[in-house]
Amino acid sequence: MSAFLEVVNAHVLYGQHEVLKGVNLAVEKGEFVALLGSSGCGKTTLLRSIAGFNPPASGAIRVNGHDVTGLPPDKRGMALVFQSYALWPHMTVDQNIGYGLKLRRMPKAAIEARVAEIKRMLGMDTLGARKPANLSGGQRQRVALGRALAIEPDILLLDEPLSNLDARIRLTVRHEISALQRRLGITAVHVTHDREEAMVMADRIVILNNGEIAQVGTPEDVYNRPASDFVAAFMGAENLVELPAETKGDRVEIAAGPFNSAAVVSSRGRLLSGLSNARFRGESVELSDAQGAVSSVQDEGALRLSGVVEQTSYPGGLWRHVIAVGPRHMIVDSPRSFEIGRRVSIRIPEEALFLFPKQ
Ligand SMILES: Nc1ncnc2c1ncn2[C@@H]1O[C@H](COP(=O)(O)OP(=O)(O)OP(=O)(O)O)[C@@H](O)[C@H]1O
Repeated sequence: MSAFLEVVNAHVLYGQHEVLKGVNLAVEKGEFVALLGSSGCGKTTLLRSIAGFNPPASGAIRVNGHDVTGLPPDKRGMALVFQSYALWPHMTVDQNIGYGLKLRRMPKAAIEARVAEIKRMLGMDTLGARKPANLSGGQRQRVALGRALAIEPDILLLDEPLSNLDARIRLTVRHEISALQRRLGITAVHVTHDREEAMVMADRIVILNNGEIAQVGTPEDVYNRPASDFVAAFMGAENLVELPAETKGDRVEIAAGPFNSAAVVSSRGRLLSGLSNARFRGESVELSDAQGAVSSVQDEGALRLSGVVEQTSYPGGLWRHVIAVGPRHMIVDSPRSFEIGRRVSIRIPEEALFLFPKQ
């Protein structure tokens, strides 16, 4: 069975500049997919190509097996919700939500019934007569969502719809959108540069890098099994050391160095030979007082680094430390604080250690 929404080898150009370089993506019916990537990587361009605003120079967009590449946006059964709510300022909430239905010439009574249902769903029953200027940001975004849902789209496209909301409201609206999308069984594609937002909302995450897909997977996959050094760094494993590493069968051997212990860790299919990038998240390691030279320790299934505490802070929950490991700096969290100047050992268990060949 083919997927409900398919992007097939899409190349998109702005003038001479190729922004999408052959993107392939398959989304199942009812699935929530997040497009995640740093600024300028092509997320919005991909969403707009799916919507029909940026037709690909080559490649195709298919919905339910039908090629929609040549169809105008309003003939694709899709609705788009933007970052800026783009509500009609002179219309009431009711009129904004019903706008797409009026364009489709739905009878007045049917529009009223649908608008009432959508308002109930969004918890906005009492706000129908208000104009957008008299609503909060979260309420405006709900109206924009209501207007999109009113036309009962097969596919809901969301372009950073939460980024203008303040942090607390964003969390609430995030869960409301997910719950609604699941309840209605709508297929959704959501552009965001917020990692946590993608993780909590999406069934699968598509990580884009410079117009190409770097990895597609469940939140747990991309977080715990990043396919490349780029994905590991993007998913928060920003602490980086370079080490010589050799794959031997199903193990990787790391030789002792001036700032690291010798280690043998599971290879997990990685083929390494020579200088490699070793990455880890500061919250998934253990910090302790250094005992003796790091090169003398060997710990089964873990790598140890030795360093000196340069800064401490308390962002809440755990203590955060900046630790100099040779010429590099690591950021490491710990339930207790280690004073500045103290020599410490960072223990990185193999499941928290991401090794990739140095490019
Ligand atoms: N209309 C346009 N004309 C020319 N270049 C464009 C146009 N729109 C976008 N670009 C360029 O295409 C690239 C991808 O842009 P796009 O908006 O898809 O990125 P994005 O990943 O959504 O970024 P952001 O998170 O900053 O919105 C960028 O380099 C951008 O400068």
